[in-house]
Amino acid sequence: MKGLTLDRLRVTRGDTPLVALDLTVAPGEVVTIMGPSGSGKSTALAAIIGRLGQGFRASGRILLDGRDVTDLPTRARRIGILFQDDVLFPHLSVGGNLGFGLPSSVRGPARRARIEEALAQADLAGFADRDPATLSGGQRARVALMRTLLAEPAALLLDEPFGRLDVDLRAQIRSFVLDRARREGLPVILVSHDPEDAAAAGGRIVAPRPSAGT
Ligand SMILES: Nc1ncnc2c1ncn2[C@@H]1O[C@H](COP(=O)(O)OP(=O)(O)OP(=O)(O)O)[C@@H](O)[C@H]1O
Repeated sequence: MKGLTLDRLRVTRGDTPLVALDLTVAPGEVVTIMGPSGSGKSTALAAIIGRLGQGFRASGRILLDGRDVTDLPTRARRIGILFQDDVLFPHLSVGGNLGFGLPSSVRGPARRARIEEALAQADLAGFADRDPATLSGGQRARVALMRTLLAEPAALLLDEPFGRLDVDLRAQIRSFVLDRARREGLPVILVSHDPEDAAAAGGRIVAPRPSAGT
């Protein structure tokens, strides 16, 4: 089946249940996981990418386009994730940062071409040699997204990626990210505690576990 399936995904810490999710996110669909602080939203995403910290226990299966990725290491899962504090590497140019997302099999002129293409798509043509410190918050957010997409993920997770932006920019970046993901036909899970994000995503809204409320 196409899309991202969480098949009885459960995460506990000690005796505390944190995550209970059963859902399939179709290609191009956005599902929002909403809940108060500490309700397990980030834990759910950590489980999906295979980066749970010590003391957490997970069960269930994670399927991506029918592939069971549950036991694969993070990179091999091909799940892209964008965080609120997604910082660009300060010692690399904007182009260098984007190159970091590209598979190492893309070499030479093809590499440069892919980076230029990504910059153009993010309305940042000509920015390849810029120092990330000279970019605006919105420009940095777009570079971070393109870096994630250049890795050609089969699904995209968004962990409150718009949190730090001011209201106008927030709406603008949110639609840029969501439009882009829809156009690429990626299943998307958006984590947020902001009903406005959920409304803008326009899809299903779920809690990290049934009792965690929305
Ligand atoms: N490393 C850790 N050690 C101990 N407890 C942790 C750790 N990480 C998370 N927790 C606990 O697990 C629970 C879920 O945390 P999580 O970060 O998933 O919540 P969240 O819904 O993403 O919160 P927020 O909206 O504040 O980011 C919380 O009770 C938190 O205190």
